[in-house]
Parts: sequence; C-alpha cells; structure tokens
Amino acid sequence: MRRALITGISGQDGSYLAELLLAEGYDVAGIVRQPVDQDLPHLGHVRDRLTLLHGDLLEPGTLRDALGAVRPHELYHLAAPTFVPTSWEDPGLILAAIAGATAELLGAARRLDPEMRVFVATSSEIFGDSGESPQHERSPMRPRSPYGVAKLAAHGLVGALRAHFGTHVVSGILFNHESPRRPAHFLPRKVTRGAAAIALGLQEELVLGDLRAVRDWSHAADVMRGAWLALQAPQAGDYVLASGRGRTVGELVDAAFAAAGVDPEGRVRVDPAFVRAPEATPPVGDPSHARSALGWEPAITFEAMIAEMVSADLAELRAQA
Ligand SMILES: C[C@H]1O[C@H](OP(=O)(O)OP(=O)(O)OC[C@H]2O[C@@H](n3cnc4c(=O)[nH]c(N)nc43)[C@H](O)[C@@H]2O)[C@@H](O)[C@@H](O)C1=O
Repeated sequence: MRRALITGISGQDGSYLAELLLAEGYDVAGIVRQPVDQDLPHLGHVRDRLTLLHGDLLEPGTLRDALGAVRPHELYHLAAPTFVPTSWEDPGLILAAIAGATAELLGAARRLDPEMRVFVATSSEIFGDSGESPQHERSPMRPRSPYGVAKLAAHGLVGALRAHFGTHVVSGILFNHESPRRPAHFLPRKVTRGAAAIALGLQEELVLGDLRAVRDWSHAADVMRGAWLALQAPQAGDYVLASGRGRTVGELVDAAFAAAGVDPEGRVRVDPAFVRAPEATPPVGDPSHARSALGWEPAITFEAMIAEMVSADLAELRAQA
C-alpha cells in the first residue's frame, strides 16, 4: 500500500487531497499545527481513516520527526501562510514559514529516502510583474510581495535539488483555487458568502476592493488532482495548474449574485481599505504543460464552482439562523 504524507491536511487543499488519496487506496497521514485531537471541520467525514501528527512550519524538528515517523512514498507540502496582504507585516516570518520549511522538508525527505516523491505547492504570485500573460513554467518571475518572494525561493529550491540530485520533486505553480472550504477572507468566499447573506436578508451590502483586478480561478479539488498526477508521472517537472481564463472581480461578483438570485446593483461598495496596488501583469495561467504531460483536465467549471459555494453558504447561514 502506498503511503502519503500531507502537510496542511486540515486546510482546503489538504482535505480535498486526503479524500482523493483515500479513494485511490493510499494510507494517508497528515501534519496539523493544531493539537491533533482538536475539531478539524474539513476532515470530519474521513478523519478516522487518517493518521494525524503535530507539526509546525516554524519548528523544523517537528516536520522532520513527522516525516521520519511516516516514511511516506509521496510527500505533499501544502502548509503555508496563504493570505498575501498579511505577508507585508512580517517578511522574515513568511520567508521562514514558506522557504525555510520547504528547504527543511526537501532536505529531510532526500536524506530519508531519495526515492520519495515530493510535491511542493507554490503560487502564481511568483510571477508578479512578469510582463507576460498568460504565464507558463518558463515565464519571467518577478514577485511583488514577500509571499511571492518566499514561494519563488521554494520553487527555486525544488528546481535546484531536482537538477542536482535527480530526485522526483515537483513545484506546482498554483493559481487561485476555491471551494466551499475556502476561508472567508479570500475574495471568492467573501463574495459567495455576501451574496448568500444578502439573498437571505441578513446583510445589506458587500464591501470589496478593486473590482477590475483579474484572477484565474479553478476549483481546489481539480487542482489537487493535478498535484497527485504530477507525482504519478514518470518524469518530475514543474506545472502551472490554472484554468487558463482570467476573470475580473466584477465578473465573479456577477456570477455569485446570479447564483444567489439577487441583483448586485446598489449592493456592492468599494472601500479603499480592501484595494491593493494595481497589477501590471494579470495573473492568468497557461496550463498547457499540465494538460499534455499529465493529461490534467479540470472537471468543474467556474460557474459550477460558484454555484456550489453559494449553495453551501446559503445552507450554512440558514443553519445558523
Ligand atoms: C495564487 C494566490 O491566490 C490567493 O491570493 P490572492 O490572489 O491574493 O487571493 P484573494 O482571494 O485574497 O484576492 C483575489 C483578488 O481579489 C481582489 N479583491 C478585491 N476585493 C477584495 C476583498 O474585499 N478581499 C480580498 N481578499 N480580495 C479582494 C484582490 O485585490 C485580488 O486581486 C491565495 O490563495 C494565495 O495564497 C495564492 O497563492
């Protein structure tokens, strides 16, 4: 039986990946920062089939211990601070938690078992002012946030170790990916939750930042299937996992309000507090390599994803009322 270890198993991505790996017949273990007996809402339905271990990105020894205890065939490193705006507050901590922890895990994995396959979740934020859109695996990388810089360091480490040791390590360059399990401070969940609350008469308006900003949104379950496929391929490489289509924040708002059955007119207000510096290069991914090398095809459309999120938000809000 193949064993997999997932860092960040209790988050959006980790929980979808855990479900996929269990369905594929893996023995699945995961690292969580919380005490392992704590409530982990995304894992409720599969929790008794998982082995959970404690580990903290800022305490490298805990990661090495967990890796040594599980000795997985496949390691998926998904854990990281993920909200880009807060990365400005403490760049040192972000570098340590993202680049430092990735370096620890890559080093420990190779020393433990050079055959171990490792997937590292990096980000479209590595491209920043790339000057090229859509972006592919060889597009210029000029990150504009401490988060992007830290993810680029992780991406660079993966490439350097793969070239030096010939190990099967992969950087998954993940563009925005969402689901009903996404925390509400990220835009899509904030919008679907707001549209649902307005539809139920619980909220008057939705307060957002720049409506013209562009993102390339996919469903987290599709992106995690791409992560798994990347470790099954005969050759290791880096893969952009994205839909290939850019949409504005305004388009996302329209889709969510339509799914909730309300007119967004007069319901959306822009507050400069949520507006970020404009981006010269729209972050849109070119997933051609993942499609041709891995046979990766997203199964869930943008519209279906937004409808799923709105319907989950309506159900949650009704249950709370
Ligand atoms: C790939 C990348 O994806 C995510 O990072 P993000 O793109 O920063 O995600 P977000 O959902 O916070 O922002 C999306 C866009 O929406 C705009 N926007 C407008 N109004 C609001 C607003 O009110 N809130 C937020 N959060 N964003 C807003 C905002 O300016 C931006 O243009 C993370 O998973 C990250 O870990 C990662 O790697």
